[in-house]
Amino acid sequence: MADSERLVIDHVGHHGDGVAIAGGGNIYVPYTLGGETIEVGAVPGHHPDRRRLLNVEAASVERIAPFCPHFGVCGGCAIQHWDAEPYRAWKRELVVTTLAQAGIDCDVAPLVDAHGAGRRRITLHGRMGTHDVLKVGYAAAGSHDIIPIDRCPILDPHLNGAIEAAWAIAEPLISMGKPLDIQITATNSGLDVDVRGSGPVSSAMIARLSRIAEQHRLARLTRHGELVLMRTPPVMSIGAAQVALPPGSFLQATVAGEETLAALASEHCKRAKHVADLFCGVGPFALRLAAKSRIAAFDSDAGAVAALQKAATSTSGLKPVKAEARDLFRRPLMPQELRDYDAVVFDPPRQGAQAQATQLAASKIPTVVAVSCNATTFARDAKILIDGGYKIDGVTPVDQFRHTPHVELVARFSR
Ligand SMILES: C[S@@+](CC[C@H](N)C(=O)[O-])C[C@H]1O[C@@H](n2cnc3c(N)ncnc32)[C@H](O)[C@@H]1O
Repeated sequence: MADSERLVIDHVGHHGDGVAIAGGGNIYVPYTLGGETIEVGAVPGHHPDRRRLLNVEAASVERIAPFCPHFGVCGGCAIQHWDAEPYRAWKRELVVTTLAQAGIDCDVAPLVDAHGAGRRRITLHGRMGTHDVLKVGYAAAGSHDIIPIDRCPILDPHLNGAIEAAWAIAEPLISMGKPLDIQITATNSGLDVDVRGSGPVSSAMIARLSRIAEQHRLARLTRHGELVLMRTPPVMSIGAAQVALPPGSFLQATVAGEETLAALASEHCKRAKHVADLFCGVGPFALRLAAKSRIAAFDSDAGAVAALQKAATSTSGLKPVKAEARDLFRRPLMPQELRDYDAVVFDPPRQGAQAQATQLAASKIPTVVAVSCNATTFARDAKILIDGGYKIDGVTPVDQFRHTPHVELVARFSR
């Protein structure tokens, strides 16, 4: 290939890259838009179908200026250069085309924006760079390099101080020679930080980390879930309940995302007296649904299940909630167990819930609500339910990961 070449972008693909059709195949170019004429260069390494943008020669009318100084190098945001309306239409279309490809014909509602105040949780990576210079930031686009970050404009203001705290924590720990992953969550009580990596540490290091936690006024600092320092227990409000957050447990990326998904699940289950919440996490659906319905909640994360049970038990005015630790990949709820419920909500991780969907398909539950963060595995599981006799009533796409190709969705099935 010459040093540079000219391409015309046809459309934006499923991963947010512009797609040019050239030489009988697709060429993917990040940060470009349909209709644009661009100059591109080769991507280092063996990437015959990828190019790097050198220059936009004829820009789309939909192109806008990105707002983050790290955009284009940081791998966090794929799309900040596209006007809101075409971006939103594209994101909804991601769901429409994935369902169509799986042979599922159903209503897809307009995309619900759920960015709200921004992301309430981040994972920053700490690495020793060349010349022993510490880098704390996000992975670069398309590589494992770390782009050092001093600010990130898509964060919830409750994460203020998080990036500075991550740098301070990485500073002493990086000398142990291991890569670090620093997960920081904004809670009602302040920042909750869990550090992974580094290996065993001395008591002098623990004392140093404790001082850093004090200086940065962290609510809690843990290493691999083990307590380093707790200044105040990290608590999240969920509906009427207060949940004491276990270190590292799953949380939806934005407050607005959690509220939107939970509101859709509640609406779909509003007539149900007894609901099973599968893959319940710390209970963002269960604790809200329990305002009206009895709940049985299941998740493999024993810490999350215990936190949910404790929160439910200490909140007045809720219907009974029974939370249980259970691996639903290996031991899905079987049709005879499912007879107890008149609605099921299931919200699996990205790989979906094939084994559980198969058992749901063999059950007689009148209402099944699927919440998903992966349209492809959702479509596979939805097909299992439809082949088992369920009708899909509709799908609502939800955008809590604005500026990325990730989209959540909520679907209702009935029989
Ligand atoms: C997408 S999260 C949803 C959690 C919760 N519904 C929420 O909105 O916060 C997926 C959940 O599945 C749980 N999980 C992952 N693998 C599992 C398994 N094999 N069996 C049961 N739960 C599992 C995780 O612990 C996590 O809480």
